[in-house]
Amino acid sequence: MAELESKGNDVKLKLKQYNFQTENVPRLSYTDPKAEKFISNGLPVVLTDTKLVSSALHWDLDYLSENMGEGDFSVFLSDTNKFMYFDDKKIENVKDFKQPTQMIEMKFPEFVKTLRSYKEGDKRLYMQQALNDTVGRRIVMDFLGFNWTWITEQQKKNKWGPLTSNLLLVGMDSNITPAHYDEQENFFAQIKGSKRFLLFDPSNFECLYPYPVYHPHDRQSQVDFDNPDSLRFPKFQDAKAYEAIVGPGDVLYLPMYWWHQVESVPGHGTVISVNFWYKAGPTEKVEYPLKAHQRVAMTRNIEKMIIQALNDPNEVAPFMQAMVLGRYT
Ligand SMILES: CC[C@@H](CC(=O)C(=O)O)C(=O)O
Ligand SMILES: [Zn+2]
Repeated sequence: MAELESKGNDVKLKLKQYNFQTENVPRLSYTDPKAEKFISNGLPVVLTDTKLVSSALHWDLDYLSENMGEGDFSVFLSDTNKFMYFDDKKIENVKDFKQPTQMIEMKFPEFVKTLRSYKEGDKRLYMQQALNDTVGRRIVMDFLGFNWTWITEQQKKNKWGPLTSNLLLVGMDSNITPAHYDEQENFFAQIKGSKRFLLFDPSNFECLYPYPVYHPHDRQSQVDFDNPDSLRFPKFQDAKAYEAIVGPGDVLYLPMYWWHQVESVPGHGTVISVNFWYKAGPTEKVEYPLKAHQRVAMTRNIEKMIIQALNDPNEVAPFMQAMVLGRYT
């Protein structure tokens, strides 16, 4: 991380510039009481010294090749540097849906060989695979060496639900995961290379125009950050961004429902991360006014109800327009 900071502004030059203002996400020691406050208030913070994944900081392509075992790993291929998530179970809802990426299963050594033989014009690669019990013994040892004491304490203190998965991410520098939100709490641990996060609090829902819930790109923003359509998405210019650059050893607390675009910082070669996704805890007492993320959850439930009741995704828009236009506008 220091390397990035000591370069001052020229890091910004390497990073894409967008037409919205950004404010930095605080970087704090996990021992700082303010850090715990950010987490308990559901606000993003970069923790610099948790040692959460110190036992994995030696991971590189050769080590993983030798130790990830015989399992198949999900590798996404893209004609561009963007890797937008899609839910293949929802493809049938959208006529002529164009898949932005293809997913193939690869053994780890094959993935490394393909990565190393990449040349301009080839499809770019991004491995995104939940760690499972097919990995080799040394990876298991590294995994057991994560700072489970600290993270489990955070899970309990914040009354989160269970850990659902640890996604291993191994990608090429300059890969971008476009803006989306997830419905889980996330401690995102950076292992090799650096990633820039553009974060937006859940109240930016109306500035980021997520796809309909029935769409394969549910939870993803419709706005192309590189070429925003101001006619279709006029409020995008009002989006309020926070920025965090995480390097090896840094852990970003990424609160549930917070929008994030993730850019692997160019010039650092392969970028390796592991995230820790936790289910949300039970909502104790509903307090008014509702929080932004509760409104998003409510919007999703209403959309799901309408989709189910109409039983035809094509009827949803006219139904909702008839309900609102001229009556609530
Ligand atoms: C899923 C890929 C993404 C991370 C992310 O979106 C998350 O952990 O929620 C990234 O690092 O490119
Ligand atoms: Zn995400």
